[in-house]
Amino acid sequence: MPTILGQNQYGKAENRVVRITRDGATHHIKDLNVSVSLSGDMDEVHYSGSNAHVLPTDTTKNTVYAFAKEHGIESAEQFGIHLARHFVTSQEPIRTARIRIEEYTWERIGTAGEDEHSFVRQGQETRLTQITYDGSSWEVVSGLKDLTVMNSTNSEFWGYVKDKYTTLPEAYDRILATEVSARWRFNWSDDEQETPDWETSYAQVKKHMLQAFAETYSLSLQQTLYQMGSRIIENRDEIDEVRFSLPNKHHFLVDLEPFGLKNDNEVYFAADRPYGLIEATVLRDGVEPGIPVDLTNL
Ligand SMILES: O=c1[nH]c(=O)c2[nH]c(=O)[nH]c2[nH]1
Repeated sequence: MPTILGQNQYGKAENRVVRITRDGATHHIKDLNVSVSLSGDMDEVHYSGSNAHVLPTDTTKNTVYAFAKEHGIESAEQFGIHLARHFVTSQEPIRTARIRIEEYTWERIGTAGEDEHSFVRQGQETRLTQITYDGSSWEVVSGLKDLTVMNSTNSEFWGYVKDKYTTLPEAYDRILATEVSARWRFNWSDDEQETPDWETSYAQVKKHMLQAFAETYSLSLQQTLYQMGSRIIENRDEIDEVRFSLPNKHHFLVDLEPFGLKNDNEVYFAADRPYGLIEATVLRDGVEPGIPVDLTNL
């Protein structure tokens, strides 16, 4: 045969599941988008079309909904762990399961006494997690995307390399804005270790990340990124690695001289493209990196 099969995986992508938990009149919502990807002894279905090892993707979809009922959704991470363990331990040909979950957050509207079942979708960020299990070890990488932040001062950018193409004026008081995409890898990797409290961990990581963004007097977005990552690693023992992809959302001062007006760092043009794209990993010292360089691959 002149060809052989390379890496392959399959499953049902983007299963949208909403789970309501009723605590008397007070309701709780988990709203997830769950993608299942399975791999293992799947040569034959590709070579001959024999489906003898193939658990249908339709079944993987049904399992997501059945598990939402049977086990509930305590956290996206816990739910993903349940699913991954199930696929790998119940089907001999399936050796590895990768569960990716996006989570959408609903906040209580908060009208006193009347609001136990009324929610508004939180517009800030989308929570993410990816669980990978090969029957013996776990990898949990969680994160977020679309978290837009801005500092209206305490940002400078100067002292950079200048060649014959450089026109950028040095900035001693500029706007620093970005849309954070981040992934962090937990050091929980086997069933002997106690699992982190996933919900507390997320809230704390987000808090440290935002505080570091706000508190860093920035000489570059690169420096701010490093501060955001190291703040997380220093404060959260359960996390060994953080990777960021930070678009520099440029704000350019508008020239108001033609109108006889002085622009005293007040009026900006918010450009949407092109944008600087600053990406880096921050690691606990001595730890090997595991998060892919290109976050669109995760
Ligand atoms: O924070 C910044 N980092 C850069 O590398 C860069 N390059 C640039 O043109 N502006 C900025 N800002």
